[in-house]
Amino acid sequence: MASKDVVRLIEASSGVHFSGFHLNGSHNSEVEQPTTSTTECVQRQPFVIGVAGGAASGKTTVCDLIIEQLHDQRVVLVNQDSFYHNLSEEELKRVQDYNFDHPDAFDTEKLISTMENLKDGKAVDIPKYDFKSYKNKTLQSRRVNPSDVILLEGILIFHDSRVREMMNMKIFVDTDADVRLARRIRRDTVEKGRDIGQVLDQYSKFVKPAFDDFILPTKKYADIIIPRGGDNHVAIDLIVQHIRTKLGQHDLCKIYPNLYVIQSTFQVHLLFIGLLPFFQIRGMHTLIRDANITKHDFVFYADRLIRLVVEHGLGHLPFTEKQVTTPTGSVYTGVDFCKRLCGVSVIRSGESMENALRACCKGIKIGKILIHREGDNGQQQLIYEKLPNDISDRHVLLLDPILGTGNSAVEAISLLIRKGVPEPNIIFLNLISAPQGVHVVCKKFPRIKIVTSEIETGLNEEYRVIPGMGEFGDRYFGTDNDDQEVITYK
Ligand SMILES: Nc1ncnc2c1ncn2[C@@H]1O[C@H](COP(=O)(O)OP(=O)(O)O)[C@@H](O)[C@H]1O
Ligand SMILES: Nc1ccn([C@@H]2O[C@H](COP(=O)(O)O)[C@@H](O)[C@H]2O)c(=O)n1
Ligand SMILES: [Mg+2]
Repeated sequence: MASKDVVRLIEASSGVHFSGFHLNGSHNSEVEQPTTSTTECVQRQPFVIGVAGGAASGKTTVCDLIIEQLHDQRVVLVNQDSFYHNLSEEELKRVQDYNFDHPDAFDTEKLISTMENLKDGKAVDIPKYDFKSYKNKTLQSRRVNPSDVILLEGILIFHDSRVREMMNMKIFVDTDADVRLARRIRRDTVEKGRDIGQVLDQYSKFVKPAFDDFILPTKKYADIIIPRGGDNHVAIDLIVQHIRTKLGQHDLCKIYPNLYVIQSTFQVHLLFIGLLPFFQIRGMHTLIRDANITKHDFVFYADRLIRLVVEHGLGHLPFTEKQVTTPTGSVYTGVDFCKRLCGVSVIRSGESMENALRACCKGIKIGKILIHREGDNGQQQLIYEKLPNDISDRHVLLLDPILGTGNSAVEAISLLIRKGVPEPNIIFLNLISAPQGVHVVCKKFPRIKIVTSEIETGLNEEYRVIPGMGEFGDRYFGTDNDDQEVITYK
């Protein structure tokens, strides 16, 4: 499909939905720039995308690519497979006669109630389906939190009109039957440990007829038809752009070239060896954002993430070329790190990042700034500062794990500039950044760098970062009045 057709189709698609980043009632404007006093509510209704297509057409692959490109959004994937009915003993004995490609094979009522809950902003438990035992493992279900975007994928998700009506965008992955069969043979023999004869029998008896009778007829409901599935990068890029527009969000990294979200950087560089680092960072976020994590685990995983952010931040410092002689007598041309640097932590949560900085930069000087927040979004007042005397000659790594409204960051950066630190010499390191804070800081100080590990959905009415991770300083330093205290002396 030509790109123009895709654009036209996606523009025609997508019913009305509410986005959380509309400012002053406007949306889809070019760049929405909040002021320091602006707040926006988080969105009320997620954007639901249905991805249908024949078995092994590439639905999961397309969803993975969309998720990967929407790295700074909360996206969840719901598979129709999770709603397969469990088989009775009798059906299990004669599993070769069971039609897994018929609409009746799915518990559509449960799928609908799950989707309704998710759309209403409730967390849901989705069972994990095991293709080997043909069972839905309710005990091993995964908890899915409400999100900005819900991707619902499966062979028959366009079959029931009630499910279709929940969708803001419908995508059909259109892949040739022979390609689907070839992929299916490989997948079912390699991943599901099935015998090739069994795979071919199932295909001719159920899979192909069900495709013709139930799946292909639903193609007409699609807003977008993607030929070649995951190989169609143009279509996927356009879909992602459209989702961003519908969410009223823009890729902040494209707006502000000095904003670095480390997981996206990782993804680009490590695409060829898979998405492991991306999922590692997501995994650490999943742990530390969980309100029920133990204190030890919170500190442990927060430290790991902080270390990653610090290492990335250091990668943005200037360096000079340096040659050394190796033990083999050869010359190695490398680089020499910038030595004129210091850290500045914003008391108190910024102090949690000092150890990681010290671990990377032996003997580094670390200054402190204490800013008082008057009310949640009120004026910020500088209470205390102790900075190296020669700070104006140094590159400064400003440490604060959370960038919310941007008010504290603006106060801290303004102080550094008053002390003579050139704007380009400031690198602001944080774990999570609300888009509002990014706009505020980047607009006021376009030449500083921000290095963060995730961009948040936004701020709530109380100016708290959403989804956020709560009061970071309290959780990290154990002052959140929770009774999990276990102290071990050695
Ligand atoms: N464009 C592609 N090129 C090669 N193999 C692919 C491509 N897309 C998917 N596959 C492989 O085909 C199989 C089915 O893809 P998947 O995305 O799981 O399809 P579906 O979810 O529609 O069943 C998987 O083993 C996947 O790795
Ligand atoms: N126990 C099962 C359950 C389902 N299938 C087949 O899976 C296909 C749907 O999954 P996709 O990821 O390919 O969309 C469908 O064709 C079922 O026949 C199965 O083989 N065993
Ligand atoms: Mg799949």
